[in-house]
Amino acid sequence: MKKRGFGHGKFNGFGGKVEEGETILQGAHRELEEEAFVTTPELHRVGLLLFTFENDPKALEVHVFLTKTYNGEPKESEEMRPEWFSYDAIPFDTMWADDKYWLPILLQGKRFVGRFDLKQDQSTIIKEELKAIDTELPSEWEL
Ligand SMILES: CNc1ncnc2c1ncn2[C@@H]1O[C@H](COP(=O)(O)OP(=O)(O)OP(=O)(O)O)[C@@H](O)[C@H]1O
Repeated sequence: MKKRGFGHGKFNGFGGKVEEGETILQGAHRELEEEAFVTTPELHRVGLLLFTFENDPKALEVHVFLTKTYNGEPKESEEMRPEWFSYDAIPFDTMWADDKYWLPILLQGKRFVGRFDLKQDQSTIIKEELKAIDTELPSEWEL
C-alpha cells in the first residue's frame, strides 16, 4: 500500500525512479530494500510498460521485475505498507487500473510488453495495448 505521493492509496509494486549513475536493475534492488527492507539475489525483468497521462507531456517507462525469493521480512516503511494476497484475492479495485491486465500474465509466468494511455484522473484507461511475449524483452520502449 503506497502511503504517499504518486499512486497514494493504491496497492503497488515496490519501485521508483532510477537514480543518476545506476542501472534500472540496480534501481529496482535499491527501491526494494528502501521500501520493504528485504533484499534478493535474483530479480528477473518480466515486463516493460509505458504509461501516458492526458495533457501530461511526460511518459512513464516502467520495468517490472519478479523475484520468488528474498532475505529478511517485509516491513512497513515511510512509503509503503506491505501486505500479502493470495492469487484469487488480489485487490484490483484498489490498484492501478492497468494492473488487472498485466499482473495475471505475470502470474502465469509469462513476459509482457504494453502501453496504457490514461486520463488525467489517473484511473480511466483511454487506450490499451498489451501482449505476452516468448522472446527477450526489448530494453526500452520505442516511441
Ligand atoms: C500508471 N500505471 C501504473 N501501473 C502500475 N504501476 C505503476 C504505475 N505507475 C507507476 N507505477 C509503479 O508505482 C511505483 C512508484 O512510481 P514512481 O512514479 O517512481 O513514484 P515514487 O514516488 O515511488 O518514486 P521515487 O521512489 O520517489 O523515486 C513504482 O513501483 C512504479 O512501478
